[in-house]
Amino acid sequence: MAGASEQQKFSFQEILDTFKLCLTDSKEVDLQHYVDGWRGLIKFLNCLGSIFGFISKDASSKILILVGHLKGENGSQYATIQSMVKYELEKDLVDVTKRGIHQESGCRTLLRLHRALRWLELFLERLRTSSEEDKTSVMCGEAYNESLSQYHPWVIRKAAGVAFHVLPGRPAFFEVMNVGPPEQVVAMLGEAMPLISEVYDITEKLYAQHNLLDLP
Ligand SMILES: CCCCCCCC/C=C\CCCCCCCC(=O)N[C@@H](COP(=O)(O)O)[C@H](O)/C=C/CCCCCCCCCCCCC
Repeated sequence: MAGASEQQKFSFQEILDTFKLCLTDSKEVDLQHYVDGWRGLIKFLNCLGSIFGFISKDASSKILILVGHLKGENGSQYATIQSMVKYELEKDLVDVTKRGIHQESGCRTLLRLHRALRWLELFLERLRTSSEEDKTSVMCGEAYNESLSQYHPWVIRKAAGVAFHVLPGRPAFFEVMNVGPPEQVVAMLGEAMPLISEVYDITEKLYAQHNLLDLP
């Protein structure tokens, strides 16, 4: 039987495989695979140390909300992000202008992860094109400042900044990704980027069409 540390061992390949499964033939985003992709990313984050615990906790709580919808009595309506949006809007299950009784709507919850996916896209692209001496903390911070930070209050931005500073250097970071030598990591990032970008772009377009990009 595998030991606890072995069970927890992360592999970037798993994330890649999950994001490959995310898009259906009709280019809808499968919610279960989307959630699984985030679960894998959170697993990675947990390997980086307890200082990232507050981030991991927030992302996990959002995953739990989405899993609750997927497993709920109307779970079939949550098969894809498209069907979720249609269902929740038709049934008036989304707080559109101010926080009310639907704080755990799928649309609002997924929007928080969707914004974080933009950070991931920017960070992984920097990682892919980085050189050995580049700092992961700088790449992560720049990606955060260009994306997610605008939605966070000062205290979260500060805490995130402190956490970024203890990120391992590029070689150790690549080790945790558990892919192989740096050239293989770069190649796998090159494979993952278009998939993550496509999932992001499709979701962004859908949310824009329905005016959901600023849900409170
Ligand atoms: C193997 C590939 C390498 C990259 C792996 C990265 C792994 C990242 C895993 C998870 C990313 C974090 C997802 C964070 C979701 C944040 C959602 C959010 O914005 N929540 C805020 C708003 O929520 P509501 O109050 O409106 O419900 C909430 O206030 C945030 C709290 C926590 C702070 C979030 C800081 C985000 C920093 C993102 C960078 C993570 C650093 C990872 C380092 C590799």
